[in-house]
Amino acid sequence: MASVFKSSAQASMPSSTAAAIYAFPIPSVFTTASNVLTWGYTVLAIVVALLALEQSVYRLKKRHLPGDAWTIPVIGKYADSLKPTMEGYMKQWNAGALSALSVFNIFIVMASSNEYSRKILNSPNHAEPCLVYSAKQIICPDNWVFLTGKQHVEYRKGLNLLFAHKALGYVSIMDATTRKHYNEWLQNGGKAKPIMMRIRELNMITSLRVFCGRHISDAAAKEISDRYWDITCALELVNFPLPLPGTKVYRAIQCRKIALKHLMDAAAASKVAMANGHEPECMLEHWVALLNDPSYKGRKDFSDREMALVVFSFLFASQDAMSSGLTYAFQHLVDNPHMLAKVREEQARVRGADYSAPMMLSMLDDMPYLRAFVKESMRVKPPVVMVPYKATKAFPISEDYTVPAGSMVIPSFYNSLHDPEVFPEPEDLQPERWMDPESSANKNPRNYLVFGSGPHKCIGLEYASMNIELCIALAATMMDWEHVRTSESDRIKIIATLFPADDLVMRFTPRTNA
Ligand code: HEM
Repeated sequence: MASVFKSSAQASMPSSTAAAIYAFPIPSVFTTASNVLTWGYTVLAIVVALLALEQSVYRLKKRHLPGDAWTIPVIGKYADSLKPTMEGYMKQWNAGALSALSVFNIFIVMASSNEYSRKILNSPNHAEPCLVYSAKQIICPDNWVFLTGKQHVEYRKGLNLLFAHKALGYVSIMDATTRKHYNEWLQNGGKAKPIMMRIRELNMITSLRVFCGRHISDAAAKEISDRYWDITCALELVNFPLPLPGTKVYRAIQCRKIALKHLMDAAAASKVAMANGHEPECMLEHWVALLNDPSYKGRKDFSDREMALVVFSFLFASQDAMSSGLTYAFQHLVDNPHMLAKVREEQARVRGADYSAPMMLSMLDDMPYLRAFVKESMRVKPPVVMVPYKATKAFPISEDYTVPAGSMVIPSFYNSLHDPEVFPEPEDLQPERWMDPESSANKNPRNYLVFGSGPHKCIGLEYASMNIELCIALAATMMDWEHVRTSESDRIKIIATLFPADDLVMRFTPRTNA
């Protein structure tokens, strides 16, 4: 080591200085020690300067915004982001309508008011969505969800048609899949079980059947469903940068490869089925039929892979959020028996005595109480509490603050959805607030940010709401419910979206609707 220091110091010195030093017979041990000291001081000075610079840059960007006066060197609030809690989030949201923090030197502006959150979502010239770093590795960089600006608007126009209300004729597929699952749930002899993972499986299989219909086998659907948890677990803010075997991102990529293979096969089979004159049933078939329609003016050349990537983006965007929405819908309803009774009354009115008859879209359209309940349940516990965006240029978000270019800027939805001016007694579940057209909730639709706002607003919101409603309607009529409350029932855990910390322990028994 010493010789390395010595020779490098000599090599870098002008020859005249080196000659002067060699004029003094300094013992080599002193030369080495002083060189080490010099290097040590130099390194220390650089580190101190960098840390001071880090703090200055943070304070310069933060200006007067609320938030820690100093950032923790290098990691910032990384520890908080590893194990996020609602309490931690609330503290940040309640610090101010705009507040600042830093994670690994990424400067972040958090918006918590309705005005600023909506401004971010509706300013495509200044900010665009920026998913966590691992998302690109998992859902492939060429996935349409990474398009921005005009390209995004154009691409999305074609996909919107797949979710138009009248196009959502998939209710019979959803009905059959959900009944099959509930019958399996009822096979366990009335034992109480945590249902969060069961709900995840139900959602995944339903979505795969809606998207791919008969073109995906039971075994393939089960394989995707079983492995999908690996993707959810890889959605942390910061992951190990290389997707090496054993890392979360590696496992997530393996799951995506399997899913993409099955989805490409389904896309190819849908094209064949449509070419053979079959009536379209699932979303992929409807899409192919649309592309084949001579009156369709949009782009038509979608490869199997591109279609598979689009379907995968729907799974990716829906699985966690829809599972959270449905889990809390169960919890809210079982904890409010008078609401469950109203849901059942409405089912009896709309479906008559025959609960074995498949649900139809027209029936779902005639269930205002259920619709209001599901909407209110997601207001009280929004599945997605915030979406990360990135300022693509300096973004003058308020009169006295401009978000620096390159910063992350995060619209959060919770405060908007719990604004007491718009939602009196905001923590209370009150489905009725959505049933009165004159209520402040209905008069302020801009506050309902559960599905976002602006050009990236959730494309699947109708489908998601409808599916949760259908699952609740069938569960209310097929089963009697009991909530086995635990000390963790009311605590929220955050795994990409919100869930009850005990995974919601429930007991279901067959219901006789005599
Ligand atoms: C309860 C369930 C759901 C919730 C709470 C939810 C919420 C959201 C939110 C907050 C966004 C971001 C909006 C923005 O940036 O303004 C989003 C985007 C998106 N969602 Fe959903 N979502 C749900 C279900 C679904 C479903 C079922 C699908 C598809 C079948 C879906 C597909 C998408 C896609 C593709 C985007 C990105 C849209 C774009 O960038 O243009 N979501 N969702």
